[in-house]
Amino acid sequence: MLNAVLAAVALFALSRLYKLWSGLKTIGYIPGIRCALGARSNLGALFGTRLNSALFYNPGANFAWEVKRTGGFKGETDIISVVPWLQGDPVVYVSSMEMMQQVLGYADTWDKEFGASRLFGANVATVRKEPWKRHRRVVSPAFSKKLYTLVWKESMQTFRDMVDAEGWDKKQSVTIPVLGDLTSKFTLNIIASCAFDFHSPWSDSISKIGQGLPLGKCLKVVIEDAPIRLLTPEWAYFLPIKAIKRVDTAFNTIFSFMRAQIALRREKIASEDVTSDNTQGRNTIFNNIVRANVDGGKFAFDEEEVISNTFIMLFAGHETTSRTLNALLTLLALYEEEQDKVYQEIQRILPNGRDPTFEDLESFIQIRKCIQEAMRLYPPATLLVREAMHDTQLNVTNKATGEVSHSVVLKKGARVVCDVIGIHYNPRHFPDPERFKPSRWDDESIDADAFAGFGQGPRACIGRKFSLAEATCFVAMLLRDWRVEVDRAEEESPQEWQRRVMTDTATGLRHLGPISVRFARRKPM
Ligand code: HEM
Repeated sequence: MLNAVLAAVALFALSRLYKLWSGLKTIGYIPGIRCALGARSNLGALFGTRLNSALFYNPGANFAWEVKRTGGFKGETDIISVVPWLQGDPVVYVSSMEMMQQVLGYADTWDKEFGASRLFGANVATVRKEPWKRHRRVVSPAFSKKLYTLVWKESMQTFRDMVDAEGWDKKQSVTIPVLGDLTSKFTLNIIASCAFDFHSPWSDSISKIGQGLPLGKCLKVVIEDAPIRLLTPEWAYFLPIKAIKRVDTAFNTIFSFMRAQIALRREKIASEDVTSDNTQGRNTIFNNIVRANVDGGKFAFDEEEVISNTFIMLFAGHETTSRTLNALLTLLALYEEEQDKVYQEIQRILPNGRDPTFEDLESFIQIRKCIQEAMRLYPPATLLVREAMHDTQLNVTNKATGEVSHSVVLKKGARVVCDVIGIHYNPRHFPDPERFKPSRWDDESIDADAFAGFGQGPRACIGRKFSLAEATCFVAMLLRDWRVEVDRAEEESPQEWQRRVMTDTATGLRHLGPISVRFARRKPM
């Protein structure tokens, strides 16, 4: 018996040693962290740094944010590896523009690696190669000037509706207990109306749909609690465990909402009733997705692809913009002189307080710089992951000079994470990186191409202009009439407040936790 136990222990130890050795070989023996659970493994993400002890370091999914510069651990290069011996894949983190461009630029060598595709299925953001071209071909015609004009119009209407429904027009000052709740309700309303032709008033918003858990909350749960879903076996859903029940409810609510909308859209397509005033005619995002299933042909979507693409547009189209607005408005509240510059621009572009129009979008240069700087400091998408399609050479850059210091050979299947936080806080690209400094974008000597907020290369964000139009309109409308403020004791500097409050988790999508702000009317009523 004892011998059997010893043999089992020895076998286990050998198998773990083998896992570690083959992991190191896959990532070309790049130095870094050796740990039990990979940073991106489900268990590693679930336990996070709570597992850490003197003997044991579990990097957890948030570690790229916690250390700010993964490349800055030790050594002279902007690269480290995380190789687990118990669970998870070996992963390489790069935090220089030069290495990111090698990885994101070449779809033949590096293709998308998207753990979440196991949860959400095949969609334009998750598939590779030829299927990706098919998905992109279906959805991209909707991303046109017509759509962005509609985004602006809907943003204006929703903003006015929000002011009315919240009774702000009768108030001198408004306290927003959780800014993220307000912005995600706003951005969900916009994606629903512009992409899906689903209009809902502010007082009875789409975010409230659903029994038990409202849709807005469900969309957060499915992302933040994804590891729970991935780790839970079918039978466990019958157990009275709150976290599991919540994830299950969230998935069921979203999927039944989407199925109902898809069925309705099919009926509309069958009767060709898709040209109401509020749509862009046949060419809406949702219409294109469902039509690809109804019409069939070379670019056909199967049932699952329809659902999966509907989900990705609903999710990617709102949570990211909401997180950008949260960071931006909070930073403007903290750095009052930057908010003043934005207000001066608004006064200049909107004389006599007129409403902004879509034609004004390109003129709001100060707002654009502030959005970009907020996204640099708090990028909503923090990890851009790619997988080597064959054995591949990566040129490693020197941390101080950016020159190639040496090359490593990564094996087919190796995963590289472009660590957006590491790149955005790399002082070689952005001097004084911790500082909120929108004017840095005027400086031609900075590496503007190191900005990866919307990704780069062939898989860059398709919704960039959508979200810029929406965020610019929101900020122009809000700051024209209101001043944003946060409670900060005098003895605490804006930087200290920022470090204390504007920090939370970054498990792939960054979020800032609950931040309370106040809107103070600029001119007395
Ligand atoms: C501030 C807002 C947004 C941010 C920060 C953002 C960020 C990103 C990033 C970083 C990527 C590239 C991911 C990668 O390379 O692995 C991406 C891709 C994508 N985004 Fe966005 N996004 C935003 C808004 C939107 C909106 C409004 C939509 C849709 C209406 C959208 C839809 C997509 C889609 C479909 C992809 C996949 C593109 C492809 O693989 O071909 N995004 N986004």
